[in-house]
Amino acid sequence: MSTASFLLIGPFTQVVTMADLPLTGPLLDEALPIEEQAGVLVQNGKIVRVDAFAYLLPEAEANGYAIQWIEEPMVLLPGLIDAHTHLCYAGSRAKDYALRIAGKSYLEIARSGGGILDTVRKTRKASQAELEQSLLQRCQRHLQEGVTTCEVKSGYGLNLEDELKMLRAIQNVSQQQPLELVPTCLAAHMVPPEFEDGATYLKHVLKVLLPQVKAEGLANRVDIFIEDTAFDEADALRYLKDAQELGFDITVHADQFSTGGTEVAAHVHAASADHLEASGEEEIHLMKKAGVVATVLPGASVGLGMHYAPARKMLDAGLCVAIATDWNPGSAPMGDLLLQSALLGAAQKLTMAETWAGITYRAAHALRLTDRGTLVTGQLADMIAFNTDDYREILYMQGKLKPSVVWKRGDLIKN
Ligand SMILES: N=CN[C@@H](CCC(=O)O)C(=O)O
Repeated sequence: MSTASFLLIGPFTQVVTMADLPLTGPLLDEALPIEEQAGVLVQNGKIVRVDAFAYLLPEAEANGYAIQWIEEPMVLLPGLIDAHTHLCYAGSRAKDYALRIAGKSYLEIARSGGGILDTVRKTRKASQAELEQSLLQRCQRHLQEGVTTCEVKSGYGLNLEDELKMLRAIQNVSQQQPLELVPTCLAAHMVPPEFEDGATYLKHVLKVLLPQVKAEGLANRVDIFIEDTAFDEADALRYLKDAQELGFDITVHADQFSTGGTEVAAHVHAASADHLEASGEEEIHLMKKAGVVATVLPGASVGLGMHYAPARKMLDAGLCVAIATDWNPGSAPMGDLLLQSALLGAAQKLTMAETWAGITYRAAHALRLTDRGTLVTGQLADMIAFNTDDYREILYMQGKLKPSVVWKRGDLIKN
């Protein structure tokens, strides 16, 4: 093995490794594992060791390892993981936003043929190349803001051709640039205008689209929006069980405006139930019993001017809580994970440790990824460094302090 491929990065004032913390329940800031004046030894995109820089340096010098010197006070954390987005879309819904702040609700706009179906019309018209171009730009922004892994859903095609176009665009963009995209098939976002009822459309998706998605290796995850304006619980349950039979992991848009979705998610032991603004004690209990990750989406609450999901209660009840942007053109166009997490933390009284867990290793768990989210031996060297000497400054600045250095699999992406 060539020693030349070893890279020592440091010294960092603090390395917040997120090592050995529990997957579920409350976390105190005192529990955060922080290495001071530390360095990170990297090889082949993975972390070999995190240790005192003073110990690592002589080894690096003796063996001729490359050294990336960090000249200023910096705090290092795992790269952020955004576990729920609709980043692939065409067009804007600024018009919906204007209607909403003038008093119309999200569901009223959806019922009158706007909302998601408006983006469906625009996305169907866009070519795959156009979708790739706008997705690429959003990926670049996410990377600059410290997101190194990002889930992306289809769901604005709602037919074979356009759902495949979206998923192929997501796959291509994932291969073209450093931000790793985790694709999810959300053909069950709405009933498309060509179909009269949800059940018939879902049967069609199961028969025609999902086998093709599997055959092309375009996604391993299936999602469904359970809500009055989308799909009901009974149809969703049948669909998700059949999708599981086809080998897909499951995630669910649940309890955004009304309850019912978490019951379905618990029934199929979904990897995660996402949104959860309407969830109460019963729903929290169901998720806990079934081991479903609760992914909360503060960006949708901000975008729609509504209350946050009860993240504090969820943590106190022993859930694994992940936090994601929901970046989409309708309910959550902002897409700033750090800012939104800081706002959620302030409103829901989350400790800084709970917020960081929700956008690092607990978000990885929501996506069933085991190779990222902490800075420990063997994990991907996905890392972000902030120009400060105290990790608490970052959430305190509520999103205004962005990472100044970003590494993806050990490669320097932003400096
Ligand atoms: N609620 C359903 N889906 C998206 C919104 C998509 C849209 O409005 O375009 C969400 O997660 O918030």
